[in-house]
Amino acid sequence: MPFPGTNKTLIIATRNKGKTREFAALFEPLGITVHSLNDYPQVPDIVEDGATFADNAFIKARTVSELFGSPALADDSGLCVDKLDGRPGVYSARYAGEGASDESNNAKLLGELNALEAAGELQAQTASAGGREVRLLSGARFVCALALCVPGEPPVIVEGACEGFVADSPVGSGGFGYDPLFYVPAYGATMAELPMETKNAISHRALALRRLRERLGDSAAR
Ligand SMILES: O=c1nc[nH]c2c1ncn2[C@H]1C[C@H](O)[C@@H](COP(=O)(O)OP(=O)(O)OP(=O)(O)O)O1
Ligand SMILES: [Mg+2]
Repeated sequence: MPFPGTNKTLIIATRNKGKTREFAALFEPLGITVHSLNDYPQVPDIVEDGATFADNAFIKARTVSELFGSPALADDSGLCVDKLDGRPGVYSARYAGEGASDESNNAKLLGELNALEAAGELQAQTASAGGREVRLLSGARFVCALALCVPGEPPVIVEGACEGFVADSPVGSGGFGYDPLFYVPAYGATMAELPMETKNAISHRALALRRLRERLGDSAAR
């Protein structure tokens, strides 16, 4: 089955501009133009009260698919930090409070990890990023659940993850969210230093999309 929306448009149930840019690039080779909820200001905010990334992705995709009577894709994603027992996880967007900025979420993350280090509960490793030394405070992974809802069909929900470390200070200006703090060992760089095409080859979001295309039986995904 070709991806629903092939040769036309697909609604992504997100207001996140960083995600929208990445999906635009990921879907472009498939001949699909993406529209985000920023193109539809009349759509109300969707309450993301699920317990898991998959639950929240499904809530967003189902709501928008029902509103439009059309296929809708949603992404629920976040950062799971080992030394914080997987937090902030599904609370990543509102870690520093409802409506928090990326900067305040990053500052809160560093505050928590610095406190653990001061208490002797973690040992940092050193690495180099952006031409300087950074200290890696904890292992972490980005996780992305994607839910695709097509009217009259069962939903398809998949997940992807990308492993890395949390650096002790932000490096790089690309990407969004926690990218400046997320060190990717294979590249010796933070996610925010990588060009979007590299991020889109290795990210949690890219891996989840590959799995979604496999589940749809899209041979181009393999
Ligand atoms: O590739 C990523 N690089 C850096 N940070 C990331 C990434 N992927 C997710 N994140 C962070 C951003 C936000 O703090 C949370 C997502 O929260 P999440 O609710 O899924 O998205 P959101 O509220 O920004 O937009 P929306 O719900 O409209 O899709 O995880
Ligand atoms: Mg959200």
